[in-house]
Amino acid sequence: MADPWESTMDHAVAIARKAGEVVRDALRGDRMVTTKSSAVDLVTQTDQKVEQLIIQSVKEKFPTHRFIGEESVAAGESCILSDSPTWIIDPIDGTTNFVHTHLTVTSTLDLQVEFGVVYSCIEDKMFTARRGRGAFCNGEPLQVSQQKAVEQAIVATEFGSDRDPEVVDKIFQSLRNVLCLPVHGVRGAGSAAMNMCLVASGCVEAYYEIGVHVWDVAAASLIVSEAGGVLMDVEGGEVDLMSRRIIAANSKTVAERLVKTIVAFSPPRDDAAPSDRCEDSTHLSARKV
Ligand SMILES: O=P(O)(O)O[C@H]1[C@H](O)[C@@H](O)[C@@H](O)[C@@H](O)[C@@H]1O
Ligand SMILES: [Mg+2]
Ligand SMILES: [Mg+2]
Repeated sequence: MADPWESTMDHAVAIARKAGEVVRDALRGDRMVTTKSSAVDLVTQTDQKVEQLIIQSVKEKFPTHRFIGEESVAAGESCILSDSPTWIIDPIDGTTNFVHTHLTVTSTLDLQVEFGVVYSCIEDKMFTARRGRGAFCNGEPLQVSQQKAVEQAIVATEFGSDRDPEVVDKIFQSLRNVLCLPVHGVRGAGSAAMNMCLVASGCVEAYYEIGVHVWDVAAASLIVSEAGGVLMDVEGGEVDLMSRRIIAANSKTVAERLVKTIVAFSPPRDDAAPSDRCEDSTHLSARKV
């Protein structure tokens, strides 16, 4: 049966590839860095340029579609899912890697519940998933790991950008608990979306994070699910993409072990009123890197 969203997803893949070209070009030049919710929550002009490139390109073809973009929300736009087709965009997932010219940098585009696209532009790996039609990397099917014993797993996570000591303590308590399960190892790509694509690819068995945002995980969530993986809230139950808490695992067994291990807390939700979000968008003076 013809897929009504096929041409839209093709456009998403094409604009993700174009975004990757812009990111690769920017890596060869200077990057002006400012900060958002904390001194280590970095953003560059390239993040903002790529997000506008994606949004303008989609608006021209699909004028009724809505958007949730990381940098638009940081500039004060709402982060509310509507009944209209809504694109959830992270122009650069792994901005810290980008600023430090580290490797993994992705751009993510998600059209809520229909398809997800994550492009890792340095590796030239295009991860895609269409609801009910599987997940792929450069056209090759993806399948999560079959390892169900968490003691023989690799788990991915990130430390986020909140440096409140009480929050850091909870993050470290979870990390300690996970390490002492024990697990074979803990890894972090510096990009939530890349960590989740590693789960979908069967490279690591699970990823979890508290403090992540809806734009970090929306596209990769569908890729994990379509690769046979499981999404869960850190306290069990269905994941809520606006809650800033997620477990993406190869199986319910591994996800439930992590639920029992993680020290849960609840950051301000992404769809909370702007005044209730921790992001105060304090733009400290720009610096060139
Ligand atoms: O690079 P970003 O789009 O800001 O996303 C990062 C985030 O900055 C970091 O704090 C962690 O949450 C990572 O998992 C995100 O990919
Ligand atoms: Mg991100
Ligand atoms: Mg980003």
